[in-house]
Amino acid sequence: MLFLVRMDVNIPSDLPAAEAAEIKAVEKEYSQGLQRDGRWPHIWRVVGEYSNYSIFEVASNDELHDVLSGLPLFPYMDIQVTPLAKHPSDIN
Ligand SMILES: O=C(O)CC1=CCC(=O)O1
Repeated sequence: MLFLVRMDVNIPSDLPAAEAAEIKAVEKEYSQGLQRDGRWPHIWRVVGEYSNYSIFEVASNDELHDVLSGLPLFPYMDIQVTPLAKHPSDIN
């Protein structure tokens, strides 16, 4: 199952910089593990925003929920999920 996911990151300004940097480092590792295993095939920065658009390929809604709620930045994110279906005009 394919999903388009938008993540908007809002790190509180009173979070100590070292703690924020550590969370971002762990987030990067977590994300790259999922990219390597094929479940997170695309991640794109939204120009001018601390946001990304990502494509996830997972087996179920529950798996996507587990993946997203496991993000180290999850407590500081607003997340929008759009399930994707094949377009009838797609030639692939
Ligand atoms: O920087 C972001 O958009 C948040 C994020 C998701 C995965 C990652 O490495 O950073």
